[in-house]
Amino acid sequence: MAQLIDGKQLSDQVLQEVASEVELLKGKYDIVPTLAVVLVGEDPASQVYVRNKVKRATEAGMGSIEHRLDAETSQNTLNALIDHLNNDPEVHGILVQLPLPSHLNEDEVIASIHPAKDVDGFHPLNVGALASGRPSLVPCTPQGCMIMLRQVHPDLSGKNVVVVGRSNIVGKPMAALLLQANCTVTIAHSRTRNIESLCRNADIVVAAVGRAEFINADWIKPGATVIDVGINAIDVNGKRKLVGDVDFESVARVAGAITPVPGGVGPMTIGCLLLNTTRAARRQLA
Ligand SMILES: Nc1nc(=O)c2c([nH]1)NC[C@@H]1CN(c3ccc(C(=O)N[C@@H](CCC(=O)O)C(=O)O)cc3)C=[N+]21
Ligand SMILES: [Mg+2]
Repeated sequence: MAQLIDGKQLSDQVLQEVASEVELLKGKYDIVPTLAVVLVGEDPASQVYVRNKVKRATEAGMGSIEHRLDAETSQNTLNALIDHLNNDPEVHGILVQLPLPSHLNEDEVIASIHPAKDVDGFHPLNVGALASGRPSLVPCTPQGCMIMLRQVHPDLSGKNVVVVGRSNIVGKPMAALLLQANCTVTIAHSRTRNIESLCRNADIVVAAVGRAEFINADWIKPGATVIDVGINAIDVNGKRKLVGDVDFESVARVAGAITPVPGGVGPMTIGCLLLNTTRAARRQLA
Protein backbone atom coordinates (compact mmCIF):
# COMPACT_ATOMS: atom_id res chain seq x y z
CA MET A 1 0.00 0.00 0.00
CA ALA A 2 1.29 3.42 -0.98
CA GLN A 3 2.32 6.09 1.52
CA LEU A 4 -0.54 8.57 1.93
CA ILE A 5 0.40 12.24 1.51
CA ASP A 6 -1.93 13.93 3.98
CA GLY A 7 -3.06 17.27 2.54
CA LYS A 8 -5.17 18.13 5.54
CA GLN A 9 -2.25 17.79 7.93
CA LEU A 10 0.20 19.55 5.62
CA SER A 11 -2.22 22.40 5.04
CA ASP A 12 -2.57 22.82 8.81
CA GLN A 13 1.21 23.35 8.87
CA VAL A 14 0.96 25.93 6.08
CA LEU A 15 -1.90 27.67 7.89
CA GLN A 16 0.16 27.83 11.09
CA GLU A 17 2.93 29.59 9.17
CA VAL A 18 0.31 31.90 7.72
CA ALA A 19 -1.05 32.64 11.21
CA SER A 20 2.37 33.60 12.56
CA GLU A 21 3.06 35.80 9.54
CA VAL A 22 -0.32 37.47 10.12
CA GLU A 23 0.63 38.09 13.78
CA LEU A 24 3.88 39.67 12.66
CA LEU A 25 2.25 41.91 10.07
CA LYS A 26 -0.31 43.04 12.63
CA GLY A 27 2.18 43.66 15.43
CA LYS A 28 4.96 45.26 13.45
CA TYR A 29 3.11 47.10 10.67
CA ASP A 30 -0.42 47.36 12.00
CA ILE A 31 -1.98 45.75 8.93
CA VAL A 32 -4.49 42.92 8.80
CA PRO A 33 -3.82 40.86 5.64
CA THR A 34 -7.17 40.74 3.89
CA LEU A 35 -8.56 38.64 1.07
CA ALA A 36 -11.52 39.73 -1.05
CA VAL A 37 -13.44 36.89 -2.70
CA VAL A 38 -15.80 37.64 -5.57
CA LEU A 39 -18.43 35.07 -6.48
CA VAL A 40 -20.74 35.63 -9.45
CA GLY A 41 -23.81 33.39 -9.56
CA GLU A 42 -24.65 30.60 -7.17
CA ASP A 43 -22.98 27.40 -8.25
CA PRO A 44 -23.34 25.24 -5.08
CA ALA A 45 -19.82 23.72 -5.31
CA SER A 46 -18.33 27.22 -5.57
CA GLN A 47 -20.29 28.29 -2.52
CA VAL A 48 -18.85 25.44 -0.42
CA TYR A 49 -15.38 26.35 -1.56
CA VAL A 50 -15.81 30.07 -0.87
CA ARG A 51 -17.16 29.31 2.60
CA ASN A 52 -14.08 27.11 3.33
CA LYS A 53 -11.69 29.87 2.28
CA VAL A 54 -13.37 32.47 4.45
CA LYS A 55 -13.40 30.06 7.41
CA ARG A 56 -9.68 29.29 7.12
CA ALA A 57 -8.81 32.95 6.64
CA THR A 58 -10.64 33.82 9.85
CA GLU A 59 -8.89 31.01 11.74
CA ALA A 60 -5.53 32.39 10.60
CA GLY A 61 -6.46 35.84 11.93
CA MET A 62 -6.83 37.33 8.47
CA GLY A 63 -9.53 39.61 7.20
CA SER A 64 -11.86 38.44 4.46
CA ILE A 65 -14.54 40.15 2.45
CA GLU A 66 -17.09 38.29 0.36
CA HIS A 67 -18.78 39.90 -2.63
CA ARG A 68 -21.66 37.88 -4.02
CA LEU A 69 -23.07 39.13 -7.29
CA ASP A 70 -26.04 37.65 -9.05
CA ALA A 71 -25.58 35.51 -12.15
CA GLU A 72 -26.72 38.30 -14.51
CA THR A 73 -24.11 40.81 -13.34
CA SER A 74 -22.71 42.83 -16.25
CA GLN A 75 -19.06 43.07 -17.20
CA ASN A 76 -19.14 46.78 -16.34
CA THR A 77 -20.44 46.14 -12.82
CA LEU A 78 -17.81 43.46 -12.22
CA ASN A 79 -15.06 45.69 -13.64
CA ALA A 80 -16.14 48.51 -11.34
CA LEU A 81 -16.00 46.24 -8.30
CA ILE A 82 -12.50 45.02 -9.19
CA ASP A 83 -11.40 48.60 -9.75
CA HIS A 84 -12.69 49.48 -6.30
CA LEU A 85 -10.86 46.50 -4.71
CA ASN A 86 -7.65 47.30 -6.62
CA ASN A 87 -7.69 50.77 -5.06
CA ASP A 88 -8.73 49.76 -1.53
CA PRO A 89 -5.55 49.84 0.63
CA GLU A 90 -7.18 47.48 3.14
CA VAL A 91 -7.56 44.71 0.54
CA HIS A 92 -4.33 42.80 -0.16
CA GLY A 93 -5.60 39.87 -2.23
CA ILE A 94 -8.40 39.55 -4.77
CA LEU A 95 -9.85 36.23 -5.93
CA VAL A 96 -12.58 36.08 -8.53
CA GLN A 97 -14.06 32.61 -8.41
CA LEU A 98 -13.86 30.80 -11.77
CA PRO A 99 -15.55 29.76 -13.94
CA LEU A 100 -17.59 32.92 -14.52
CA PRO A 101 -21.03 32.84 -16.18
CA SER A 102 -20.55 32.57 -19.95
CA HIS A 103 -21.58 36.16 -20.78
CA LEU A 104 -18.56 37.46 -18.86
CA ASN A 105 -15.05 37.61 -20.32
CA GLU A 106 -12.71 35.74 -17.96
CA ASP A 107 -9.51 36.93 -19.60
CA GLU A 108 -10.58 40.54 -19.28
CA VAL A 109 -11.48 40.06 -15.63
CA ILE A 110 -8.20 38.33 -14.79
CA ALA A 111 -6.17 41.02 -16.55
CA SER A 112 -8.03 43.77 -14.68
CA ILE A 113 -6.91 42.56 -11.23
CA HIS A 114 -3.88 44.46 -9.97
CA PRO A 115 -0.95 42.01 -10.40
CA ALA A 116 0.25 42.71 -6.84
CA LYS A 117 -3.16 41.60 -5.50
CA ASP A 118 -3.54 38.64 -7.86
CA VAL A 119 -3.36 35.85 -5.25
CA ASP A 120 -4.47 33.26 -7.82
CA GLY A 121 -1.38 34.05 -9.91
CA PHE A 122 -3.46 34.14 -13.11
CA HIS A 123 -2.64 37.68 -14.29
CA PRO A 124 -0.51 37.68 -17.50
CA LEU A 125 2.31 39.46 -15.64
CA ASN A 126 2.45 36.73 -12.98
CA VAL A 127 2.11 34.00 -15.62
CA GLY A 128 5.04 35.52 -17.52
CA ALA A 129 7.12 35.83 -14.36
CA LEU A 130 6.61 32.12 -13.61
CA ALA A 131 7.29 31.08 -17.21
CA SER A 132 10.60 32.95 -17.22
CA GLY A 133 11.73 31.48 -13.90
CA ARG A 134 11.06 34.54 -11.72
CA PRO A 135 8.01 33.35 -9.80
CA SER A 136 6.14 35.98 -7.78
CA LEU A 137 2.51 35.10 -6.94
CA VAL A 138 2.31 31.41 -7.93
CA PRO A 139 -1.01 29.64 -8.67
CA CYS A 140 -2.24 27.97 -5.48
CA THR A 141 -2.98 24.42 -6.63
CA PRO A 142 0.42 23.80 -8.31
CA GLN A 143 2.16 25.48 -5.37
CA GLY A 144 0.36 23.09 -3.00
CA CYS A 145 1.27 20.11 -5.20
CA MET A 146 4.96 21.08 -5.00
CA ILE A 147 4.83 21.16 -1.20
CA MET A 148 3.26 17.69 -1.23
CA LEU A 149 5.87 16.36 -3.69
CA ARG A 150 8.72 17.69 -1.53
CA GLN A 151 7.49 15.48 1.30
CA VAL A 152 8.41 12.43 -0.75
CA HIS A 153 11.16 13.87 -2.97
CA PRO A 154 13.18 16.58 -1.21
CA ASP A 155 15.31 16.65 -4.37
CA LEU A 156 13.22 16.52 -7.53
CA SER A 157 16.20 16.98 -9.83
CA GLY A 158 16.12 14.67 -12.86
CA LYS A 159 12.78 13.05 -12.06
CA ASN A 160 10.60 12.10 -15.01
CA VAL A 161 7.23 13.73 -14.47
CA VAL A 162 4.08 13.48 -16.55
CA VAL A 163 1.47 16.20 -15.97
CA VAL A 164 -1.86 15.02 -17.36
CA GLY A 165 -3.87 18.13 -18.28
CA ARG A 166 -2.85 21.45 -19.81
CA SER A 167 -5.10 24.05 -18.19
CA ASN A 168 -3.84 27.54 -17.40
CA ILE A 169 -4.93 27.02 -13.80
CA VAL A 170 -3.11 23.75 -13.05
CA GLY A 171 -1.32 21.88 -15.86
CA LYS A 172 0.77 24.69 -17.35
CA PRO A 173 1.91 26.36 -14.10
CA MET A 174 2.55 22.91 -12.59
CA ALA A 175 4.87 22.08 -15.49
CA ALA A 176 6.68 25.42 -15.05
CA LEU A 177 7.31 24.77 -11.34
CA LEU A 178 8.53 21.22 -11.99
CA LEU A 179 10.85 22.43 -14.73
CA GLN A 180 12.26 25.00 -12.35
CA ALA A 181 12.90 22.16 -9.90
CA ASN A 182 14.97 20.46 -12.64
CA CYS A 183 12.48 17.73 -13.49
CA THR A 184 12.09 16.34 -16.99
CA VAL A 185 8.52 17.32 -17.72
CA THR A 186 5.99 15.95 -20.19
CA ILE A 187 2.55 17.53 -20.50
CA ALA A 188 -0.03 15.01 -21.70
CA HIS A 189 -3.54 15.91 -22.87
CA SER A 190 -6.50 14.66 -24.84
CA ARG A 191 -4.52 14.49 -28.12
CA THR A 192 -1.50 12.76 -26.63
CA ARG A 193 -0.64 9.38 -28.15
CA ASN A 194 0.29 6.41 -25.96
CA ILE A 195 -0.61 8.34 -22.84
CA GLU A 196 -0.69 5.15 -20.78
CA SER A 197 2.84 4.08 -21.62
CA LEU A 198 4.10 7.65 -21.14
CA CYS A 199 2.66 7.65 -17.64
CA ARG A 200 3.99 4.18 -16.92
CA ASN A 201 7.53 5.51 -17.47
CA ALA A 202 7.09 8.41 -15.04
CA ASP A 203 8.56 8.68 -11.55
CA ILE A 204 5.77 11.14 -10.78
CA VAL A 205 2.31 11.53 -12.31
CA VAL A 206 0.25 14.67 -11.69
CA ALA A 207 -3.38 14.10 -12.68
CA ALA A 208 -5.34 17.24 -13.56
CA VAL A 209 -7.84 16.27 -16.24
CA GLY A 210 -11.16 16.70 -14.47
CA ARG A 211 -12.41 13.20 -15.26
CA ALA A 212 -13.49 10.97 -12.40
CA GLU A 213 -11.17 8.01 -11.74
CA PHE A 214 -9.64 8.34 -15.21
CA ILE A 215 -6.18 7.00 -14.35
CA ASN A 216 -5.91 3.41 -13.19
CA ALA A 217 -3.16 1.12 -11.90
CA ASP A 218 -2.07 0.00 -15.39
CA TRP A 219 -0.83 3.54 -16.02
CA ILE A 220 1.44 3.69 -12.99
CA LYS A 221 5.00 2.43 -12.55
CA PRO A 222 5.36 0.46 -9.31
CA GLY A 223 6.64 2.80 -6.60
CA ALA A 224 5.82 6.02 -8.49
CA THR A 225 4.38 9.10 -6.77
CA VAL A 226 0.85 10.12 -7.78
CA ILE A 227 -0.62 13.59 -7.17
CA ASP A 228 -4.37 13.72 -7.76
CA VAL A 229 -5.64 17.24 -8.47
CA GLY A 230 -9.13 16.17 -9.53
CA ILE A 231 -12.18 16.89 -7.39
CA ASN A 232 -15.18 15.24 -9.06
CA ALA A 233 -18.56 14.73 -7.47
CA ILE A 234 -20.08 11.40 -8.53
CA ASP A 235 -23.27 9.62 -7.61
CA VAL A 236 -22.91 6.29 -5.79
CA ASN A 237 -26.25 4.65 -5.01
CA GLY A 238 -27.93 8.05 -4.78
CA LYS A 239 -25.21 9.49 -2.54
CA ARG A 240 -22.79 12.27 -3.51
CA LYS A 241 -19.19 11.15 -3.32
CA LEU A 242 -15.99 13.08 -4.07
CA VAL A 243 -13.40 11.28 -6.15
CA GLY A 244 -10.22 12.35 -7.90
CA ASP A 245 -8.95 11.88 -11.45
CA VAL A 246 -7.18 8.76 -10.17
CA ASP A 247 -8.78 5.42 -9.40
CA PHE A 248 -7.49 5.52 -5.83
CA GLU A 249 -8.40 1.97 -4.94
CA SER A 250 -6.27 0.33 -7.64
CA VAL A 251 -3.50 2.94 -7.93
CA ALA A 252 -2.76 2.96 -4.18
CA ARG A 253 -1.74 -0.70 -4.53
CA VAL A 254 1.07 0.02 -7.03
CA ALA A 255 2.15 3.59 -6.27
CA GLY A 256 4.87 4.44 -3.75
CA ALA A 257 2.99 7.53 -2.54
CA ILE A 258 -0.39 9.03 -3.35
CA THR A 259 -2.60 11.98 -2.39
CA PRO A 260 -6.20 11.22 -1.33
CA VAL A 261 -9.41 12.97 -2.43
CA PRO A 262 -10.83 14.58 -0.37
CA GLY A 263 -8.09 15.66 2.06
CA GLY A 264 -5.30 15.99 -0.50
CA VAL A 265 -4.65 18.77 -2.95
CA GLY A 266 -7.88 20.68 -2.09
CA PRO A 267 -6.89 21.77 1.41
CA MET A 268 -3.37 22.62 0.16
CA THR A 269 -4.88 24.96 -2.45
CA ILE A 270 -6.61 26.90 0.31
CA GLY A 271 -3.46 26.96 2.46
CA CYS A 272 -1.44 28.37 -0.45
CA LEU A 273 -4.12 30.94 -1.26
CA LEU A 274 -3.81 32.37 2.25
CA LEU A 275 -0.01 32.13 2.07
CA ASN A 276 -0.14 34.15 -1.15
CA THR A 277 -2.35 36.70 0.57
CA THR A 278 0.23 37.28 3.32
CA ARG A 279 2.96 37.54 0.68
CA ALA A 280 0.90 40.03 -1.27
CA ALA A 281 0.27 42.04 1.90
CA ARG A 282 3.97 42.14 2.75
CA ARG A 283 4.85 43.36 -0.74
CA GLN A 284 2.24 46.10 -0.50
CA LEU A 285 3.94 47.61 2.56
CA ALA A 286 4.72 51.14 1.49
N1 LIG B 1 -10.21 31.87 -9.00
C1 LIG B 1 -10.30 30.61 -8.57
N2 LIG B 1 -9.29 30.09 -7.84
C2 LIG B 1 -9.37 28.80 -7.38
O1 LIG B 1 -8.43 28.32 -6.70
C3 LIG B 1 -10.55 28.03 -7.67
C4 LIG B 1 -11.55 28.65 -8.43
N3 LIG B 1 -11.40 29.91 -8.87
N4 LIG B 1 -12.68 27.98 -8.73
C5 LIG B 1 -12.96 26.65 -8.22
C6 LIG B 1 -11.69 25.88 -7.98
C7 LIG B 1 -11.88 24.69 -7.07
N5 LIG B 1 -11.04 24.92 -5.92
C8 LIG B 1 -11.03 24.12 -4.78
C9 LIG B 1 -10.15 24.31 -3.73
C10 LIG B 1 -10.21 23.55 -2.58
C11 LIG B 1 -11.13 22.53 -2.45
C12 LIG B 1 -11.18 21.70 -1.22
O2 LIG B 1 -10.64 22.07 -0.19
N6 LIG B 1 -11.81 20.51 -1.27
C13 LIG B 1 -11.95 19.60 -0.14
C14 LIG B 1 -13.34 18.99 -0.12
C15 LIG B 1 -14.47 19.97 -0.12
C16 LIG B 1 -15.85 19.29 -0.20
O3 LIG B 1 -16.14 18.48 0.68
O4 LIG B 1 -16.57 19.57 -1.17
C17 LIG B 1 -10.95 18.47 -0.26
O5 LIG B 1 -10.49 18.20 -1.39
O6 LIG B 1 -10.65 17.85 0.74
C18 LIG B 1 -11.99 22.30 -3.49
C19 LIG B 1 -11.95 23.08 -4.65
C20 LIG B 1 -10.41 26.12 -6.09
N7 LIG B 1 -10.73 26.73 -7.24
MG1 LIG C 1 -6.93 18.54 -21.31
